[in-house]
Amino acid sequence: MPAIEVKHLNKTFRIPHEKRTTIFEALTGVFKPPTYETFHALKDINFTVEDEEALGIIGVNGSGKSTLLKIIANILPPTGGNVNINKKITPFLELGVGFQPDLTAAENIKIYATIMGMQRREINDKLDDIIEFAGLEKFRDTKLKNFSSGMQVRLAFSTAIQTDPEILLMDEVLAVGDMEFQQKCLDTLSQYRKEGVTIVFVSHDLGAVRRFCDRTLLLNKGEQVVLGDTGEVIDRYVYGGGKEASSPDNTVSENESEPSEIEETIEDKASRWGDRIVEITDVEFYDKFGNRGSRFNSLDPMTIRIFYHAHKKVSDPVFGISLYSEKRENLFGTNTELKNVELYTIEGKGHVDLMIEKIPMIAGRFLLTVAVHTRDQKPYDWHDKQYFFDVIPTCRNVGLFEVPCKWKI
Ligand SMILES: Nc1ncnc2c1ncn2[C@@H]1O[C@H](COP(=O)(O)OP(=O)(O)OP(=O)(O)O)[C@@H](O)[C@H]1O
Repeated sequence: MPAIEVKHLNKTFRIPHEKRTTIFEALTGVFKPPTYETFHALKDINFTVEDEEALGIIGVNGSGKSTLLKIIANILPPTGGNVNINKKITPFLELGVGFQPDLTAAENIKIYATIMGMQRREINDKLDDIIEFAGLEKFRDTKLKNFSSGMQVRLAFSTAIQTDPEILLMDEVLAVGDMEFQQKCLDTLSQYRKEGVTIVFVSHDLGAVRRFCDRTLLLNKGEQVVLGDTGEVIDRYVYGGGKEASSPDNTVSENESEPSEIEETIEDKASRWGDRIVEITDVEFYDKFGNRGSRFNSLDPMTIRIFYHAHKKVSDPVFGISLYSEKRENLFGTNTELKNVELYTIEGKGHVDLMIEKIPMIAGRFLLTVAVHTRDQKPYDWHDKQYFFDVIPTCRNVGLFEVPCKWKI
């Protein structure tokens, strides 16, 4: 039996149309019934989470992730459809709700742990561990009103993890705290995974989603875009394009000019998707002197130039790349939207450059996916791992990447 079943889930919010801000408006409007607008936050969402599975939920701001998690946690009622939960659920949502500002950290932990279902003795035994995990030893007897919001969430998270969850719902907790605390949260998540806890994990941190989640659900404007293998969803739908990618074809467009030497030699002519309203016509690599090539020194600058042809006026296109090792492990991905670069409107032929300040890879062959898509992740043109370049070592370190570091003795 799956741990969670979500069937035909819908959620609408009623948003009041007019706001009476003056006394006159309030008096004259008193007999007018208020009008509402209906906002569809979730539209026909269907999925199951299997026992011991970790499911990621991703999507841009406002796509409905938190609303979905709150309905699963029974904090919000659905407007339509239903959710079946077949195990004990522990939501790490709205962490710290119920904290009392005039009580100390230790006192708040006791109350909060009681709300989370822990026994008094268990709480007393674990109190020191909770405070230590939160890194708040010095603030044990400080009143909560003197805590920053980050400190409060750390305290709530540290308390909440002491419970014994079977299903864990986590909403963006990793955005809280410093690097060290985030690492502790990730370690806790790994531990839960090992113990077979079923996890639903909402995050903007795609690296963490990739590490922890077997499958991932992508939402957009309240709709379920795709649910599938995490790597596939992130590579193909976030960096690469979308599902309405039409039928995949393995051909290279007819009007594409002579294939570059890089394309020519690549053995695996991988997939290409998209309606090609904006077409990627070529990809070229340049070294620090502006020479085109396919072999680069490690730690040198490099530019990836993507040539396109927009067959009509297109607003807000997003260009993206994904880098892979020769073994096809995804190493890095980015796009113009993630880097807050607006292209506004494009038409006709042009190019965009991705400038790499220092190639961090030490040595080897690297594959590249290049894509152009809409902000809604519908692909115009997606070239999956169709390009490659080689990196030549310039240092004596070993491994895949140069990590900036120093020895101190
Ligand atoms: N109580 C509410 N009343 C009206 N609209 C709401 C309410 N809660 C959420 N919404 C709207 O529903 C949409 C989805 O919100 P939600 O918080 O679920 O998105 P999200 O994907 O979690 O976003 P983010 O990544 O920014 O947290 C948003 O447009 C939001 O404004």
